[in-house]
Amino acid sequence: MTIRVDIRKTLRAGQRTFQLDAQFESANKRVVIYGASGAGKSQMLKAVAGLSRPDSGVIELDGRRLYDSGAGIDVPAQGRRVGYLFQDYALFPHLTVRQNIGFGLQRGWFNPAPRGEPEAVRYWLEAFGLADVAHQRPGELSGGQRQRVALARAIVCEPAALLLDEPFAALDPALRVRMRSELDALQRRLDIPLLLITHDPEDAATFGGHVLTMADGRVAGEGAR
Ligand SMILES: Nc1ncnc2c1ncn2[C@@H]1O[C@H](COP(=O)(O)OP(=O)(O)OP(=O)(O)O)[C@@H](O)[C@H]1O
Repeated sequence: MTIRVDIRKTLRAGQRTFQLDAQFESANKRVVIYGASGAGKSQMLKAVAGLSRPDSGVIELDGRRLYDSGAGIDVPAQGRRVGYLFQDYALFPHLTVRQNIGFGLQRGWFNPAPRGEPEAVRYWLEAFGLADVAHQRPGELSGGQRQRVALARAIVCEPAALLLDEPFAALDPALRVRMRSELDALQRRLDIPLLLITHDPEDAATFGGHVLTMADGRVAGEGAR
């Protein structure tokens, strides 16, 4: 993956303003952006995903210009070909596991006939050990299963990159260790580029690759501190 981010955005809430002014580039398959809570990591990641529009700047992924304020380019989120894993997974509570995964494939795929299940959904249900719970809803799953469903939903459309917002924060410590190593193995197996934001130094240690630090809205340096 080659990624180049050079964006600015002012966020206002009441009297308070937050200035995002993030610049970095990397050619690594694994990019970890490490920083304290409130550093601006989620805002930066959302801008890359197309879920939040910067005030100005440029975002490039594998040579594709996803956003360029000067040139008037702003590729919609669906067209960016990135898989996004939200901090709280953002699963649809009323949809089953297989419907949640299928949602990543095709918006509006709610009630397919059993035989109409896309091959990719079947594949990821098996690959993530979710086949037995495919008919259950997120509220009926364990934390690790929920995380796998969210990952499967992000991966099912074969994205050019996986964007992960604190992927292990919602898990208890033992599960966090296990899921971290599962994701590590998955990334190696699929060879999918990954941009992960975290405030946990263990994530930076596990995923290595190119580690950058973010503070006060800026990418302040190389390496986790
Ligand atoms: N919609 C918004 N309007 C105004 N300010 C916002 C908005 N969303 C976030 N902020 C502010 O922007 C700053 C950066 O938030 P962001 O969520 O990017 O931090 P973060 O580094 O991801 O933190 P965490 O690790 O806690 O998720 C924070 O000070 C936050 O209060």
